Amino acid sequence: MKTLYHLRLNKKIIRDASIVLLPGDPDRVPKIAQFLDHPNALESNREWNSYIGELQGIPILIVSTGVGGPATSICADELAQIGIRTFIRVGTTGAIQPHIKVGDVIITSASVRSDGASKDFAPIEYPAAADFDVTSALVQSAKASDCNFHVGITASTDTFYQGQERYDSFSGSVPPRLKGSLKEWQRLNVLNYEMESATLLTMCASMGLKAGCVTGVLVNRTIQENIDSDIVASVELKAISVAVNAVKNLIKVVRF
Ligand SMILES: O=P(O)(O)O[C@H]1O[C@H](CO)[C@@H](O)[C@H]1O
Ligand SMILES: O=c1cc[nH]c(=O)[nH]1
Repeated sequence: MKTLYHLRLNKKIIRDASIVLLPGDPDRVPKIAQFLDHPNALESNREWNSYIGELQGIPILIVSTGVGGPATSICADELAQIGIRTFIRVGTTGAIQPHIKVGDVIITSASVRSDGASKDFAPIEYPAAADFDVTSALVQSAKASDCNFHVGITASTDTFYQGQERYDSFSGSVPPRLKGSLKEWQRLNVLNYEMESATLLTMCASMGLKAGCVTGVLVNRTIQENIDSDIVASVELKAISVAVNAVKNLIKVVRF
């Protein structure tokens, strides 16, 4: 049986699971696992940390993607090789619209492809669109929660500072082509910035796999650039709760 080079998983270890929850942060994996029945740690290699558990008797895998498109593409490709067909990113984000508050949850309907990795899967004209069933399940879950949530377009970048037009970096500047980009995405009704969805959604849509993305808002960029570390855990929990309940909704409509 093939064991994956990076993730060190195989079909047997993941108990033929076909759905995965994908946080960026490896430390978020055990936090998500607490919400599953019979959680067990699997492997940890580089940024890819994995756990397995169950919901309603169905095996559910959790694997961290690490930050950004390249690591995400390795993670999602290897998971597809061993039978994963539904991918839900559970992340954190910075909002760029004034009406979105810290602690709100954003469900991505599609992403702006400001990454590099997605270009290795499909030409730039191809949309980084989320799967309808996954997105519907996330929306249903968010509606049933006490979270304030938004559904819309996400800008997905390769860099946290320059690509998201932050000036609190080492150089304190962004290249001329990125100056004013935050304002432009605002004008185009983009809701938020993060760093994995463009790669994940493009690769999954283009290969006939189902993917969606839910993120918790850590900062509103119309107010400040920096993130207050003390709110991260509670914001993460909101995105986790929406994602886990979405899996329960999905189990009713998709055969796993
Ligand atoms: O919290 P995660 O899921 O890692 O998501 C966001 O946080 C990281 C940047 O701090 C990037 O990975 C970005 O997409
Ligand atoms: O502003 C933010 C917050 C979290 N993740 C990002 O990529 N950007």
